[in-house]
Amino acid sequence: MKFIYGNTDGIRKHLLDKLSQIRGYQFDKLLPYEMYQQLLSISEQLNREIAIGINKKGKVEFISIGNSQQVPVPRNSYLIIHTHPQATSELSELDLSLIHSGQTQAIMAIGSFSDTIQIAKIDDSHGLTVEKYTLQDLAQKSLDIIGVEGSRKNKIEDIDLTEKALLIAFDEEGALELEELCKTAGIQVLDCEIIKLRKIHTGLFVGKGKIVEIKNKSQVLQANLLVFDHELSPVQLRNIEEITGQKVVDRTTLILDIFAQRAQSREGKLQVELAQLKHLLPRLTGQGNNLSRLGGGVGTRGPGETKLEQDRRKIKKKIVLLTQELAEIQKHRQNQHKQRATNNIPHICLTGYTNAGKSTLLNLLANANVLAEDKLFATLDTTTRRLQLPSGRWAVLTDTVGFIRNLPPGLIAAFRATLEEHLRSDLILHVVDASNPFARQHIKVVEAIIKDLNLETIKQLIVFNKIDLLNDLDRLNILLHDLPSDYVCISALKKTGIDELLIKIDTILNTENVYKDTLWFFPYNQASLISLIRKHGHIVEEKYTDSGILIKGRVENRYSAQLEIYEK
Ligand SMILES: Nc1nc2c(ncn2[C@@H]2O[C@H](COP(=O)(O)OP(=O)(O)OP(=O)(O)O)[C@@H](O)[C@H]2O)c(=O)[nH]1
Ligand SMILES: [Mg+2]
Repeated sequence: MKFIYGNTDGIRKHLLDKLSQIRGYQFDKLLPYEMYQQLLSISEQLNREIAIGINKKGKVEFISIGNSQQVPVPRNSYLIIHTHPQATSELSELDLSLIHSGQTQAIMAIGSFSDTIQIAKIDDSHGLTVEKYTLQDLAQKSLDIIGVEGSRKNKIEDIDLTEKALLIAFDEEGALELEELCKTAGIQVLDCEIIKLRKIHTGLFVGKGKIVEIKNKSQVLQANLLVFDHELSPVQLRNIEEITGQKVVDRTTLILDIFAQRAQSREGKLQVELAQLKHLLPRLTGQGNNLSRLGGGVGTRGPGETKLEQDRRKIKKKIVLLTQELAEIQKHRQNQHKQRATNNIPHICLTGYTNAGKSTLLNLLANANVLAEDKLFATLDTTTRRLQLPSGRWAVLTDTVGFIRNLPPGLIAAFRATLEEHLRSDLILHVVDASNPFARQHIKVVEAIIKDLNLETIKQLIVFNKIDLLNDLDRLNILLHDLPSDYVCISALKKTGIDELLIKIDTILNTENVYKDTLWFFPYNQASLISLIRKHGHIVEEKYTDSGILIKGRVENRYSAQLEIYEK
């Protein structure tokens, strides 16, 4: 029988090794301190929940890896210990439902934010009791306190863990995109219902009648999950779950989960964690146990009302810490960036909608080895490579995270600094999947984000990719109609149009970055401008006169206008 369950995609080998080591662990006490530390540390590094199942003799029977909000439980156990990264140890209704359904005799949650731990277990009269222990108690008490095995009502072996979803979208484009997102998140899509929204219902998002239809349809399909292609308020989410009896996930949570699973670098992980905490914070307000969910698997955490204020303070504190740590990393990167600027190597940035083919193009142009796959958000971390242009000149090429319409605002905010810094380059290569029926809308989404970052003045080249898939030239003509910037058509997969692309890049960079030999005269009160020339060009001669400084040198074209009035 399998030992590690759940999605192990993207988990680094050393963490997987650590998880495998837990297999041989013998629990002589309820929760030895080293095990507490080990589980919480792995879970926090992954930003995903982890559950382990233990038998009466203290042997670990399975490990299961979930996402940031829940973890599936594959088979029944004597004791389930699971983590709540970035949350408290409070057990949710859903956690307790595992005891009611007989999947475990006892359950315990280890959260990042609490010092006491709750254990729920079946008591002598087959009712349920919840006890609180300190870590010290748990490290000393024996497993026997859980009671005799077998008081479980029924046994369920190997439960089906697949999430089978009915999708609810509001237009054709959203439906296709949501399906792709689900595929990326490992959710099986049973069907998609497209609802024409006339007005938003405050309590249910769509009208009551529609929710009942959705409930019936999901029962017929035997779905265990409803995915909405829109952000839902905490109240809407709860109401829909109550009426349908199904677990509900909204678009924002889905995207945040994919990001949490895919982030690899320290910076990427911190950014996602920050976005998740910011998303969670308003959802804690007055929610109490209602945050917990119905359905299978160990569920979302439900911080109790009394601890709410404390949790909120802890989360806020963590947000401040994460923001500081990110600022440090970004400062370090900016220094590298500056160094590059002084080396006069032009910087090109690949951007575009997710799945457009950016990583495939980077791999082709710069012989890199970046993961390119037919999934959304394959790339979350930026990769930079050197590239030689046909003129012999070197440039630096950076791959970045792809965009999608209605990206959760928290995520844009979290990635803003990184994006802005990378996109503030000498040339933006905007890669578009020309074969996608919604390519024009995709271009608009990306342009809106570039504008939002105040970067629209940077030179852009639109790269229509995947033209190998396009046999209808009329479609291409529609795409090319009234384009705001220059373009090329390529196929990164079939390697066509690449020479033309490189020549275009070379031409744009050469006209953009030409250095102009100039003679300036700066009065002493403007002497600080000389440092600009030093930074973005170089000084050949410097002469101090009675009334000012005479400088002979060259500066990048983009700064020459600013210095024009001092030209001689
Ligand atoms: N047919 C065809 N497929 C391509 C082409 N370029 C890329 N692909 C495929 O498109 C899929 C997505 O490619 P990626 O390079 O991962 O796309 P990306 O823009 O980096 O995506 P994100 O990292 O998610 O933003 C992969 O399955 C590629 O093999 C092309 O020119 N033609
Ligand atoms: Mg990519």
